[in-house]
Amino acid sequence: MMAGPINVKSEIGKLKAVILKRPGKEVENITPDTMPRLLFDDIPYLPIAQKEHDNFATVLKQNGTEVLYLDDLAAESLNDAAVRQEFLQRIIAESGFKKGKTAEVLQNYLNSFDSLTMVQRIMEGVRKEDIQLKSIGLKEASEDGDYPFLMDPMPNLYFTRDPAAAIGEGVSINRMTFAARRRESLFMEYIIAHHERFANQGVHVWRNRNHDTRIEGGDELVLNNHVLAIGVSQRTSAEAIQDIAGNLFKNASGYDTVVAIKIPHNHAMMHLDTVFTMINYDQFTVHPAILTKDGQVDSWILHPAKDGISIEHHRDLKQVLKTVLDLDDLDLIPTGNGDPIVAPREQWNDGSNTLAIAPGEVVTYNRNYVSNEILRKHGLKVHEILSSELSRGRGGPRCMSMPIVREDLKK
Ligand SMILES: NC(=O)NCCC[C@H](N)C(=O)O
Repeated sequence: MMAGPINVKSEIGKLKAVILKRPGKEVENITPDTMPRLLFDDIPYLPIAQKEHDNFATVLKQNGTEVLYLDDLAAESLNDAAVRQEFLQRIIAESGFKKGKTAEVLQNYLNSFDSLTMVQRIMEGVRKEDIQLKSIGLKEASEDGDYPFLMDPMPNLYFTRDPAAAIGEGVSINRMTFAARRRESLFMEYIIAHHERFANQGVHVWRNRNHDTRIEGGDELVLNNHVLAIGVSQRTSAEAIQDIAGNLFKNASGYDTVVAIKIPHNHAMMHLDTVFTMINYDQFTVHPAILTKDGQVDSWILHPAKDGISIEHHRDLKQVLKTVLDLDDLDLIPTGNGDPIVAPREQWNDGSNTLAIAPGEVVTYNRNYVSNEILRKHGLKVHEILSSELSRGRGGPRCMSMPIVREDLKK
């Protein structure tokens, strides 16, 4: 059977198609004042960040992956004039201008561009000086007069993993935690609904973005064709996990098991995939700081039950994974070889955030040389990519990619 436009039934099946976003001007629209709010720890040097990102895309292409870009897909979703206007209205409203003169002027300004330029202008941010606004409303006048942006830049877009996640033959389109990233998932909503590659092709939306409870793709790990792991984290709430589990269980998704894993709520470990990834049938990276000395972490296994969902509490991560994946043994590979200095240093620059492109074959940042060495010692094939500037946004190869097609695993 031909795979549909979305087919992700594992974390490790050969990666056939992926959505990336090349960092653009939005990254240069970060300032020291806005850095914390925009979820950056420093300002990347854009030309180098772009070179590094192009190196990432080249490695994927050389290994047989089709690379699609978010801005191209978003622009191609807006061919219909009515859809384009509706999208513009919604993104402007979500940027704080539901109606009124400013909303109108922004709409006219953005409408003056072709769709790709328009999408890129939205992503980069729109400054007050960009538009001809003769009189401003009380809202804008009473807010910070010195703040240059009407529509904020979206510098986190190059982490395409988070606003949406492919699960089986469908997607979750995510309600993001922080305002800095909340608009990002609107692009994916339009791509899935209106791009010819996805629209009317039977792509399920397991959960849409119209929720108060929060979930982000960095927490959503597809362990196989019926088991997911989802982080209970700074970015993903327990309520959202229970909600998406319920939808998957009742909608013939193929998924009957969700393992919710509780991780610390902090900036270095904001998603499960910053501390734990699956890289082979029986191999995982894990940052030692999420486990007690004897390998314990709070986790819950959710299954469909007659009266809804059954929830079992467990503590032993290795045992939980062996049970749900039906394995006799598995290899948990510690970030930075578990060294008390190297592990947190390399995790900070995404040493645990490994992207599998085939079983036992991964893409990692070159700066995490201790973690890379230990992966090789454990038999993994490691493709290193350049990482000086990309890593300043606190995300690695898994965060920077949204797989949409992986080959199904044979076993
Ligand atoms: N999956 C991931 O862990 N993505 C990294 C996101 C980094 C971004 N600066 C954020 O804080 O959301």
